[in-house]
Amino acid sequence: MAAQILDGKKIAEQLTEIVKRDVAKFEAARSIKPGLTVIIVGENPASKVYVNRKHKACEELGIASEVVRLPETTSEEQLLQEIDRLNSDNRVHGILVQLPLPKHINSELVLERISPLKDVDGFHPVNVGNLTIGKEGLVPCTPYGVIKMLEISGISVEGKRAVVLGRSNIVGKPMTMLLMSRNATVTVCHSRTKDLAAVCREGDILVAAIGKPEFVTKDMVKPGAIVIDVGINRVGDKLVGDVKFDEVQEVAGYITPVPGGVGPLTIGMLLHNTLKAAELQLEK
Ligand SMILES: Nc1nc(=O)c2c([nH]1)NC[C@@H]1CN(c3ccc(C(=O)N[C@@H](CCC(=O)O)C(=O)O)cc3)C=[N+]21
Repeated sequence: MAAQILDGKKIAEQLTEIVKRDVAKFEAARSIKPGLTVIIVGENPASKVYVNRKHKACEELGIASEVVRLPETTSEEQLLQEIDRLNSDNRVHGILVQLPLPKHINSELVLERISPLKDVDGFHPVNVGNLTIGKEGLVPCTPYGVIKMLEISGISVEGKRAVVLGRSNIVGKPMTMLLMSRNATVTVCHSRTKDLAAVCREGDILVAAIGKPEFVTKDMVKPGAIVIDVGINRVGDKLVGDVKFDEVQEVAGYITPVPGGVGPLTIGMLLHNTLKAAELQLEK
């Protein structure tokens, strides 16, 4: 039996409808339009495509969107000044600095400069802490998108054994927190895990976020498991995930494709976070 495919594009459309309605409600009640500013430094072609996609999604939802394009040669100090300016601009509710940044800029310093209330990526240590202790805050878009995808598809994680493959700050760690808070039993494994295949095979849910093209093979998947592929790897001119889709879909119960899986949900959650940020700022 082949796996059921979780269609990220379709599910993202449902999410977009929900966020669109929430934005309209907010605007009617507050007479304020939520605003997102994306800063992009340099000329990474993949980043440009992604930033344009976000911009379009904002326009569709009634979110004011601005893109600040800075040259590759921008100094760290100039970038920090730009963030300070946006932090104190009350029309800007969300700030996102597109990663990766040029090598001469310290990303950690930059991400920590963004006001935690405007940090729509959820990367600021204050938001990381809030997620860890279960306090309301801004949650990283990609793992949050995975949770929304499961929710909208009617798949419960409660009581299930979830295996997160990868321990990054952007996906693996926040994914672990989100699954744990929803009562899954979570195992985190990574490149140094012994008997990695056996550990992965324990997962009723397997989230692949290791950043290695087609790393997860069918022997690593429990029959009937829910396989979520967070990987976005460019191989030649093709986009492939962290899962060897063709063979894993033979054993999985559900599987997300790449492209058309988790990616579209990530953008949906960014828009949700922009609205959430606007709400948080009005509370203060
Ligand atoms: N500060 C920051 N925040 C980010 O969230 C961030 C970032 N920097 N830098 C780059 C990565 C990458 N990322 C993607 C999100 C959605 C898709 C997406 O929508 N993918 C579609 C289309 C892919 C395609 O065709 O190119 C899909 O998977 O179907 C891709 C990539 C967010 N990132």
